[in-house]
Amino acid sequence: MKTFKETLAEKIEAWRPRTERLIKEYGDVEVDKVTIGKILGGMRGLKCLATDISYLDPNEGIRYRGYTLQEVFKKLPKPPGSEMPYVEGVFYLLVTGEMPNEKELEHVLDEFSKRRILPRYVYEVIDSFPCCSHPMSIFSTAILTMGRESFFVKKYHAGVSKKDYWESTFEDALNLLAKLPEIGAYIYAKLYRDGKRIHSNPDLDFGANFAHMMGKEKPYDDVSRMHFIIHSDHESGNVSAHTGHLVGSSLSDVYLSISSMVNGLAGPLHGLANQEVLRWLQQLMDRMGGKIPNEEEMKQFVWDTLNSGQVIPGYGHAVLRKTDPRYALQREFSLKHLKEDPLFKYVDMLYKVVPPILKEQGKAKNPWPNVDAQSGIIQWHYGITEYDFYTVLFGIGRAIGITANLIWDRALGYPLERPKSLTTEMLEEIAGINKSDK
Ligand SMILES: CC(=O)SCCNC(=O)CCNC(=O)[C@H](O)C(C)(C)COP(=O)(O)OP(=O)(O)OC[C@H]1O[C@@H](n2cnc3c(N)ncnc32)[C@H](O)[C@@H]1OP(=O)(O)O
Ligand SMILES: O=C([O-])CC(=O)C(=O)O
Repeated sequence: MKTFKETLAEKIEAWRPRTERLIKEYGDVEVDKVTIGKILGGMRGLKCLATDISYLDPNEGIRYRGYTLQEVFKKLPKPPGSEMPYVEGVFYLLVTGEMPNEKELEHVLDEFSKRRILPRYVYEVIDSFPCCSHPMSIFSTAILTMGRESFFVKKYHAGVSKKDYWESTFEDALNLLAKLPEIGAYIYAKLYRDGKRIHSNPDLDFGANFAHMMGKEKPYDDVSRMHFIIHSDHESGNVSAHTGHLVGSSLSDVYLSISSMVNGLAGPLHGLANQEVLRWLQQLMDRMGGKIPNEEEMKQFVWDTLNSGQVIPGYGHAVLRKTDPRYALQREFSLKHLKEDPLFKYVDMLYKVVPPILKEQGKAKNPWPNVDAQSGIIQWHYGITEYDFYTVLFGIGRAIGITANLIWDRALGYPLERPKSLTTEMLEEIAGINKSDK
């Protein structure tokens, strides 16, 4: 049987000529138009990145290596008696483009398990954070601190050929990913459980080990697997993926790149929206004194939020134009496992009332819920009520897709990313605005 790395090496060799040919023979073919609207509008929709790890269709949602999420959950191997697949399996899929068979999976499980031990100084760095630090700041720093472990940096200093950069990036990726559950669980223990840490269990898979270290019973192992898998990738243009790619493009190592992407994920318009959903719902619960609001009360709450100039967290999207399939998947899970949870009833009612209100308001291009509208209440249901922590969970998942991208960035020799900027005056000139019009 070929190892994970040998399988990848073959794929890379076969893929490289495709990219090289596109650059050499078709480098001048136009793909998109850069307009002033796109430049000043956050480059929304501008087709200017390439990745084969995943693709986001505005109506259908994300596909990992061509598979819809439904297919990913159906086809990836699952631990015996579990509803959700192995997280390690999705990494194999994202990196190689293939579903692992039993032997390949066993090998990947072993690769993760043997790399999971966290250097002592990471605990010390986490311990040294001042109180009230946001878990995402701690998470980002813990990852950054481990830069000294980078195998890529050692190889780079040794003068390894560009063509081989992907190999040490692959090692760094596995080394980091295998440690993220422990970093996350230790941050949780430090902030919310008086530092009472539960040691990792090498016999458990990624999701089950995380649940174990969080002190949670079944089905939290499946909740973790589902969470990490659905958050792992969302093509290249979202803030976290793009940040990871950009930072990596200067040949910064995996630790620097992933720490940076975590900082982008920590903004309320991106990953932090899952925490904002809970914070926002808490305000409603306080207002209602614990009683479930009726539809009219919920509508009023949504309008009050909009009228005060805020966004409805968990709704809208820069690309999607339908309900996010990640939302749908979690809704399906919630209907099965936590239908009677009062918070689920809030979220369920929001699904009915928010889209028509956003349509009536007429601003948001997408009135439908995204992944963040549903993920936090599942965590809440299983006793993780410290919602500041939720984006760390997102970050653990997202690192899986971004490291897969970083490996392929190195394999295909993607260059330093460096677009060109213009001044407002130059844009006015291009637009044909005369000085006297200004
Ligand atoms: C994992 C993720 O990152 S998923 C996204 C998580 N973020 C959220 O859920 C936060 C709430 N949603 C939003 O703020 C936005 O929908 C974003 C940031 C996700 C996408 O932003 P854009 O692509 O600019 O959205 P869009 O083109 O529809 O925005 C047009 C207008 O509608 C507004 N709008 C978009 N979504 C919402 C919303 N949920 N509530 C209220 N207004 C909204 C925008 O703020 C913008 O207003 P403006 O013209 O006054 O600036
Ligand atoms: O695609 C986006 O812009 C945001 C998003 O849903 C993600 O990154 O998961």
